[in-house]
Formats: sequence, C-alpha cells, structure tokens
Amino acid sequence: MTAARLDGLAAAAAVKADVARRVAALRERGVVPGLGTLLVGDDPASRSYVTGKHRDTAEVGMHSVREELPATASQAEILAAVDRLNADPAVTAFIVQLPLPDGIDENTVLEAVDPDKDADGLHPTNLGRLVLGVDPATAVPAPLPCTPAGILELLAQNEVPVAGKHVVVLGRGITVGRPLGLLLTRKGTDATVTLTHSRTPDLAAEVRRADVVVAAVGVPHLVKPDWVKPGAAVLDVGVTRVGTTESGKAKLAGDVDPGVADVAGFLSPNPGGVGPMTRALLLRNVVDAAERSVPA
Ligand SMILES: Nc1nc(=O)c2c([nH]1)NC[C@@H]1CN(c3ccc(C(=O)N[C@@H](CCC(=O)O)C(=O)O)cc3)C=[N+]21
Repeated sequence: MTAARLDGLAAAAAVKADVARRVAALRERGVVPGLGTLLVGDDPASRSYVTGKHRDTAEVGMHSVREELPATASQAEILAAVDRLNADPAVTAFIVQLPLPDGIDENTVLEAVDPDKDADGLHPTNLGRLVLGVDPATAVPAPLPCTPAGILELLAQNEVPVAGKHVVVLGRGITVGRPLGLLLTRKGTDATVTLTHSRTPDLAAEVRRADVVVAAVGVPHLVKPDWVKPGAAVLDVGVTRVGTTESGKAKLAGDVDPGVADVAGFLSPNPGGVGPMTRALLLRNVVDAAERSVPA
C-alpha cells in the first residue's frame, strides 16, 4: 500500500484563492490588509520563512511591513519594535518570528502584541479564547494558531475525518502540539486526543492506537513504519536541518521515516505538506482581522 499524498501546496492554493477574493473585496471598500513581521537575528531558516511570508502577501494582494533587528537587540529594543507594529495603521496583524535569541523572554514579547493584531494566535488572550471556546459557535472570535489550523484544513480538504477518531499528537510545543490538542477536541471537531512528548514512556505504543498521527517534535525520522496502524493518516510537521548538500543547500529531514508511506493511508510530505498550510492560514488570520476591523 502507498499512502495518498496530503498535498499542502494544493490545499494552501485553495485557501489563498479565498483570501485573495476577500482582500479584493476589502480593497473595494478602501481597506488594504497588511501583514507585519518582526525578525530578530540572522538565522537563515527564520529569514527564509519570513521572506516566504512576504512573497505570499504580495500574491494575495496584501500589503506587508518588515521589521528587522540584529541578534544583539535588547529586550527593550524588541518591545519597542512590537510597539511600532502595534501602532502602525498599515499593519492589520503581525507576527514575531520565533525563536527569539537566547536571553530574550519570548512570553513577555508575545504578551506585548496587541491581541487584535495577533496574526499567530499566540497572545495569551487569544490562547485563552481558544481554551474557553470549546463550542466555536458561541466563542469570541479569535485568531487560531496557524499550524494547528492548517493541519485541520489540510485534513478537511482531503476528506480525512477526525470526528470520533483517535488523534495522537507528538509534541507539546506552544505553536503546534498544545494548541492542536485544544482545537481537535472542540465541539464540531470532536476528536479524542493523546498529547505525547519527550517523557512519554512508550511512544510507539501510543502511536499504534492512532487513526491520525501528527508529529511535531523535530526529531528526524522518529515515527517508524511499524509504529503506524495500517491506513492511518500521518502528518509530518517537524523539520530538522541534517546537513548541507554539495551545492550548499540545507538538507532537511521530517519527523516521519519515509518507510511510513508503505503503511499509512494518508501522508503529508515534508516539504510540501503542513509548511505551506501554516503560511496560508497566517494570511487567513490577517484577512479575518481586517474584516473584523470594518463595520459589516
Ligand atoms: N511566530 C512564528 N510563527 C510561525 O508560524 C513560525 C515561527 N514563528 N517560527 C518558525 C516556525 C516554522 N514555520 C514554518 C512555516 C512555513 C514553512 C514552509 O512553508 N515550509 C516549506 C518549505 C520552505 C523552504 O524550503 O524553506 C514546506 O514545508 O514545503 C516552514 C516553517 C513557521 N513558524
């Protein structure tokens, strides 16, 4: 058996087409949605992600504003840049690219973002709304963390059911695993979730019970073929640089062993799976914020 490919580029294109249509409608009303980014330091991976985000905004007709600080920036300088983005009327919503350099208190920086301008859904107010919003029908509207929302969208577009299914999430990080567990268990989504992490005693046994596996830990090829229930859907979120090619390009490895393709029913490639969805859902968060800012 060879797993069907959960094509993130195709699913992201569909999300972006919808975003582009909504941006055009807002522009007709004189509103130009804008994404801001704040990049601190010169990590090449972070820089390339941020550059990708600016390319995406242009594709859907959005404005974008890029703030950059050197790796030596102090916490006060970073907070001042956050305040500029909070105050900039051209910025509908923005992200602070993570991770921040050593010595910077990430949580303090995330808390300084205006919750109405939080494109990542990582401000405590918005994470709190996610916790409180067990029933999305009655929840206060709030941006959802982009990777978890992108994973649900990728599954939905490929008609992989999660309601009544057992989802095993590997990783309890704040951008993926933890908020994904909250999203999956909301009313209407109705998955049952096991949230595992580096101290889980028998990860293989947990994964074997899963109808859907989401691997977001950053351990190359951690999930082995004999861990996966035949026919399960497997989403490969983590990426690790495992060296460089002869031409100097980074060699990347996902969290899922390539042999899993012979066992799984569905598999998201990496790259080309969840990464493009994360970026598409970021754009959706910005257009959602822009629509909330204008009267209906
Ligand atoms: N505040 C914040 N928000 C984030 O959403 C955030 C962050 N910080 N820090 C780092 C992680 C990582 N992340 C990725 C997004 C897209 C791809 C992506 O599009 N990857 C392509 C490959 C891109 C390439 O080749 O460089 C793919 O998977 O096909 C990857 C990684 C967002 N993150």
